[in-house]
Amino acid sequence: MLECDVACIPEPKLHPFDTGGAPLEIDFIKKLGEGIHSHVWKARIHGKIYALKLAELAAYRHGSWRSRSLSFHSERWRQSEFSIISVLLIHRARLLTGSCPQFTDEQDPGDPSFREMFGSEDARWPYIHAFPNEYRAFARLKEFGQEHLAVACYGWIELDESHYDFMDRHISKYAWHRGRKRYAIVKELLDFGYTRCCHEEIRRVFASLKLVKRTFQGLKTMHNLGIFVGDIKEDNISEGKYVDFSRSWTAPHPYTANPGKLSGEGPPSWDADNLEEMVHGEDGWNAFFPAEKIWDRLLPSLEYLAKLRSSKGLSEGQIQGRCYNAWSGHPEDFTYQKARKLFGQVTDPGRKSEHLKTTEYIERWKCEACERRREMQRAKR
Ligand SMILES: Nc1ncnc2c1ncn2[C@@H]1O[C@H](COP(=O)(O)OP(=O)(O)OP(=O)(O)O)[C@@H](O)[C@H]1O
Repeated sequence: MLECDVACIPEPKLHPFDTGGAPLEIDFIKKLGEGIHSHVWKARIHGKIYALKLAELAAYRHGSWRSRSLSFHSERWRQSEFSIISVLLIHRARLLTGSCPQFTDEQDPGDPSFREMFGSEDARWPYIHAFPNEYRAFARLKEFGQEHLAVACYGWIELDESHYDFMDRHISKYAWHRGRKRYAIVKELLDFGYTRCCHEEIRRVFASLKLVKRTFQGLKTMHNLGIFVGDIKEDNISEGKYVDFSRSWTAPHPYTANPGKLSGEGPPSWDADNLEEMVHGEDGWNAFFPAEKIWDRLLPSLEYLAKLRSSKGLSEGQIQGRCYNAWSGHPEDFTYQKARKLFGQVTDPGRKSEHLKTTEYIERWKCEACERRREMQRAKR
């Protein structure tokens, strides 16, 4: 059975929700919404109201990989995306058959580096699942005092048997398998009627240049911090803050660090591309508010670059290169040293670790916690 244990999630580490030492008490009030990876509930925890994001076990569910990332302009980007799609298709197939998604060596995509990097299914979980993805992104923001870029996060909680009954009753379509650990992220409740894909929302959110700048700068900062957001769209950004990190990858991460198919100009460009589509796309800002093309000045848009005198005569490939270069931060280039220079001291003064190659990183953690538990299970049998 897949080990889904918070102890197996590699650094950066998110703090658990502080209950002040008391047993965890959750009062689920109402469902706020659901996405591909999770259900979000308004909940009272120890007297205070929060948004509780309950992630499902599957990394990606059937039909889920319909993001704007699919509309990359350049062939090169499109190709680098295929290796993710093949991973996701495997998940999809497994979910359709009703089983919890698990990779085996035979079912891995034909990318040997993927198999090399991860020896076991357990080793993959912390990098492909919505819960660890959010956990690591929020932890990195906290590490460098950049929490203000995202919705407030109050840590993670582990759900217990009493919550399982509730979840089984209300969230039956999810894989809430008993016997597995289940976690949730506690977030600030956005109480302004957060809605999906609503043009009024776009207008409201992007109505001021300040917010536009914040959204744009926020993404650049996150890239410098080694966070690739992965799912940028208007309904995942609220008041210039990033709300959803289910699909994020935080360095060191095999997908960003592996010099294989996904490296190079991949992930950060996808974020840029998605952000750009929020503006230039069919449903984007500029389509609705053509008189206010403020985003053109902020984003490394192809259209805008092509209009610049210096860009005349450049091929699309060259323009793409310029577009990409406009993004100073690259998640795969993250090192603690670099990030410290940009953002100051890490909040945990005890931290010593510098940039580690992903393989070293995985080697370091995959063993201990999981091995110990497996040994205990073997001993029990
Ligand atoms: N902090 C919050 N406060 C209020 N409502 C929220 C909050 N976070 C999420 N929601 C609601 O829950 C829905 C699902 O949340 P979220 O987008 O984080 O889930 P997801 O499974 O990662 O989604 P996606 O399909 O975009 O990957 C949102 O569309 C929104 O309606």
